[in-house]
Amino acid sequence: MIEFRSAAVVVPGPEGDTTVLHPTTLTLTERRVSIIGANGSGKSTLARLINGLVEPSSGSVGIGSAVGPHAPGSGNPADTATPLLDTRRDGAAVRRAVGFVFTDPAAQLIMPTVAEDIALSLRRRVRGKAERRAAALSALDRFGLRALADRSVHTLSGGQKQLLAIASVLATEPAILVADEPTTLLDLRNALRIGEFLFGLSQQLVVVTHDLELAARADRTLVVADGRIAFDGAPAAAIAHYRESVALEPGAPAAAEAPTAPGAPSAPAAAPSAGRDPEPGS
Ligand SMILES: Nc1ncnc2c1ncn2[C@@H]1O[C@H](COP(=O)(O)OP(=O)(O)OP(=O)(O)O)[C@@H](O)[C@H]1O
Repeated sequence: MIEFRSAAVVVPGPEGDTTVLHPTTLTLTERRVSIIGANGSGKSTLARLINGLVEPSSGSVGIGSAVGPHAPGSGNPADTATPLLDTRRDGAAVRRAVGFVFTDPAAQLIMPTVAEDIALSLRRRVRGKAERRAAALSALDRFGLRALADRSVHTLSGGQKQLLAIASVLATEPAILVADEPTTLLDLRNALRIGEFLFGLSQQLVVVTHDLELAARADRTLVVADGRIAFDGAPAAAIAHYRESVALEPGAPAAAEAPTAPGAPSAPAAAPSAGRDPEPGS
């Protein structure tokens, strides 16, 4: 469960403050939520608020760290009493509860080999080196990546890198996974494969995407425009709203979605290893 309570993001600049996200109030309990909207509309900012990569300038963001039938928002009255984590106050716990997948997997693959990268994610849960390697290999098995265990991460294909990045994040067993344009840099086959994988997860998934077919698979879709939630509802209706808003723009040739160019500037720079800082000597 994710709760935005009048959360706003204002950034100071040389010419005064810019409101990147206007006060937003939302409760997200659906298992799969997609976020769509134009470049620069505020999607990444909204997504980054969920794991504390961006902190609200005012208001707050709360996270339920439990999953499944016992999660807050599950409808079970006994569970709604569980206090939510606050992204500002409970930063470390929020980063454990919310995994974040970036567009470019290279931004989060840190260690030289595939197995070492997964082992890095496991460092807090599995203390012994040998046990950690065994746990890493078993995690790789689950993702069909076992054969690549000792390969250099630099030799992996884009699809393999994204799968590994997701596997590394999921190895920590977060309650929520936020993925910011996870398929933008991938070819069709890999995009479909990663989409299939993400939407098959038991975790709550929040995915920011320009791929409207992927967005359509969610249970709920948010359309962001000019730093506000312009539409919130069923995916088909949300996509129709977004297409219409593009078609209504002066000079718009058609209501088609243009993919983001790989390497185009996107969200504000975040620590690439957010939440996965290697510990010296680990
Ligand atoms: N720290 C910041 N300082 C200044 N401007 C910022 C900052 N963070 C975001 N912005 C601006 O806020 C707007 C929204 O950015 P955001 O990355 O959330 O958009 P987005 O919808 O994810 O875009 P895209 O689809 O291109 O990735 C952009 O104009 C961006 O330049």
